[in-house]
Amino acid sequence: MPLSPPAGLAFEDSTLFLDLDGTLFELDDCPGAVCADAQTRLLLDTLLDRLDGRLAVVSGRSLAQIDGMLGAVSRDIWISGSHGGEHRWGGVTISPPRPGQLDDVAARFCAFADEHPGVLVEEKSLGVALHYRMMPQAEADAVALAHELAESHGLFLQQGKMMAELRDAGSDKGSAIRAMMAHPDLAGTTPVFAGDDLTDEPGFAAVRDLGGHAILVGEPRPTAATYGLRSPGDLREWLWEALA
Ligand SMILES: O=P(O)(O)OC[C@H]1O[C@H](O[C@H]2O[C@H](CO)[C@@H](O)[C@H](O)[C@H]2O)[C@H](O)[C@@H](O)[C@@H]1O
Repeated sequence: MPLSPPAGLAFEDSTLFLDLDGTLFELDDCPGAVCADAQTRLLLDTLLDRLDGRLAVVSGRSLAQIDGMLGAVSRDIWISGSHGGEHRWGGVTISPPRPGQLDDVAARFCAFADEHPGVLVEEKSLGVALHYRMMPQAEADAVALAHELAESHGLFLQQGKMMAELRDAGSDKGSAIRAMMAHPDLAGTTPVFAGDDLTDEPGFAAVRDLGGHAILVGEPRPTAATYGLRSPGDLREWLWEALA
């Protein structure tokens, strides 16, 4: 059953958490090509103002990637990157050391990509991802390699949309949202989280536990979200309408 869009956004007492890829931004064949256009930057600026600063991004991207994708407005947004592994808010950045095993993983992923034209390797601060969106027939071998390396290197296998990523275990978008909501500036507000992927489900569960609202962006599927919007374009339009 498709979920209904939320009626509106209560700007005076909400904290808005946004996932990026597949939620604020349409998916692209090339992860490095995704970047906010002028209209989306204006949207984020306007949301920040109306929410009195209570705007957060919760993403699998690294902090550095998020800054590059969003531009200057990124500095004023509460950010949790790397699937809850690194954070920047209240002027404080927390980014743990990069697991040393990732160098070997990156080399193995690059060798795989060399043998499978169209497969891409994405190096992040706390993870390495193997993308097969442009070569879906490589999925089984790519995922098998990721499983093998996760096992041999003691890393967590994070699967996403047409990609497999290795990173440290111990965090997810639920833990990220809970940590931000415990901050005195956000505690007591109503969390609203929009996401699209299975990796967003712990975030949906967290906001519902905290009395908030979860919005699934994309095709209907089993989910903890209670509201739905069909696409990133629909999410941006819904946000503009809420602001009007
Ligand atoms: O948590 P998110 O902000 O949704 O980030 C999740 C992953 O998104 C990116 O990969 C996805 O988007 C790419 C660009 O549209 C697409 O090519 C890829 O197939 C998707 O899986 C990003 O590259 C990853 O690092 C993020 O973990």
